[in-house]
Amino acid sequence: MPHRKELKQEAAVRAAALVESGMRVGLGTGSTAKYAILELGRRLREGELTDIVGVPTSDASDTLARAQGIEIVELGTLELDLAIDGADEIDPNLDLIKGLGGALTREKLVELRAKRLVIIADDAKLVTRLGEKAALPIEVVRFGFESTLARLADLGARGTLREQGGQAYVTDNGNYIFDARFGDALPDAATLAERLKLTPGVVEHGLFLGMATQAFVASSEGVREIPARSRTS
Ligand SMILES: O=C(CO)[C@H](O)[C@H](O)COP(=O)(O)O
Repeated sequence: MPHRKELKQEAAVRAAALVESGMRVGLGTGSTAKYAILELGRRLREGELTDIVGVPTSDASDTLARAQGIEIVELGTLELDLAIDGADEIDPNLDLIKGLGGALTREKLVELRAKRLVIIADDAKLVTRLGEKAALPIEVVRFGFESTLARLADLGARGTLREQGGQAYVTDNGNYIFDARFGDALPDAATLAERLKLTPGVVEHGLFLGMATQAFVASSEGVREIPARSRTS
């Protein structure tokens, strides 16, 4: 039976095969997206691809992509042909929870500018309802974060401020992340997403609704393509 690492790699290679010469590509973050960046590097080195530019969604992906010889440009107002990224949960509509890797804000900014958002994952990420397994990451500004967390508690969020090495985890944007649970699953993801956007102190949340256009999900039976559907945001 293939190891989870190999499954991630298989899904990533399928997504990277969609990239054509001259494309502008959003580069995701995390252990699965890493394989897509490595595969793009391989394709460039072996002459299968030329003239692509990448917009990374984190400092880590920026560093990795540059090391792979991918030309990096700033997002600005660019329209991207394609973005490839992992996810923490994928529901049957291809709605997602993202942000366990801490890059949710830049991921959303980059991926909203992409004509196609291709999600790559192993089958452990599939859920019936969002919030079944993963906490919902919510990026909050550091200033007065205790008050922001109190507002989130009023919305029904229970959870923890993310830590790393005994310290509060700080995102590439200099903010904190609150990993929130709302009972056994999210009651109504669309309404929750709106409420979170209206909460002072919240920078961004990890609900990516109506954004993914396609997913490659790897399991021991191979890679399943969940077909493209029109995006709503
Ligand atoms: O949203 C993300 C980072 O902010 C990642 O895409 C998500 O956490 C999945 O990561 P991995 O591929 O390592 O499981």
